[in-house]
Amino acid sequence: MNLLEAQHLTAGYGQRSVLDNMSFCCPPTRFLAVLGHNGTGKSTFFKILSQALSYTGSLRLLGQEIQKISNLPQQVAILEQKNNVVFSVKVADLVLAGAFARKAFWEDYSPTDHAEAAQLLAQLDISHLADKDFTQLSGGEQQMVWLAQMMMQKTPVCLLDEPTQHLDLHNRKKVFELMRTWTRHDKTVICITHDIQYLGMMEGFLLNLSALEVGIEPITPQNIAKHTALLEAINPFHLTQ
Ligand SMILES: Nc1ncnc2c1ncn2[C@@H]1O[C@H](COP(=O)(O)OP(=O)(O)OP(=O)(O)O)[C@@H](O)[C@H]1O
Repeated sequence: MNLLEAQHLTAGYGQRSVLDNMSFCCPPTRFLAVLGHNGTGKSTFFKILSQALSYTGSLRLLGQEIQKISNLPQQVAILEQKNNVVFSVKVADLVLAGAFARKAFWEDYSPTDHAEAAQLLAQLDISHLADKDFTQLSGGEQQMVWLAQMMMQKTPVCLLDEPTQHLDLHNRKKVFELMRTWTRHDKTVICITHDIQYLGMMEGFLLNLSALEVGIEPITPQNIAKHTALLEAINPFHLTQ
């Protein structure tokens, strides 16, 4: 089944259309990278995919019209660009909370859930943070905790908005390795990223919202080079506005 199909997709804020009459089709794949200059509408696109922003036209995810999906939290996990926690919370508890969406409302976290959360912290090399107050971690440490929470959700689809922000080079590479592992275990990943240099590790497709002819292209060395050049140049929409 096609991963995404957009037809005349239009959305924005008030009178302003940020995404304007976009049509494209992403064939069956486990990975799609969403690229584009700052302000081209990548996060806006994710707001649509996460039902946080209404749209006109059509956007289908794995055959389902986004506005009509009734159980989105069970199907799609979302790592947003700006995640804030304003209260003290233990890292292990925040990761455990990832299991919330797949529990009945009366169900408590089981010993298995606790063991899984601990295992995920270990997998991400952040077990030493388990008992720490999340609000006192560095930006990069917090980002790794959000990734562990996302894994805890166990949804078939993951949306990640710049998951490598704040991360050092070691963890950047690790996040791409992690996403590659997920895709090989049947998860579908749609990822906004400025780290185009890591896409060579991935099999899938890319969508560059800065390209004047927006379309889906396979991730190949040639396309990575082409889109790196496009993204290193000035945003073409600035020249037409
Ligand atoms: N809540 C909002 N209200 C009004 N305008 C907004 C809102 N959120 C975003 N915008 C505008 O929409 C445009 C696209 O923003 P968006 O956050 O989708 O860009 P982006 O491609 O994700 O950028 P970046 O790479 O900087 O994260 C920007 O011009 C932004 O100012």
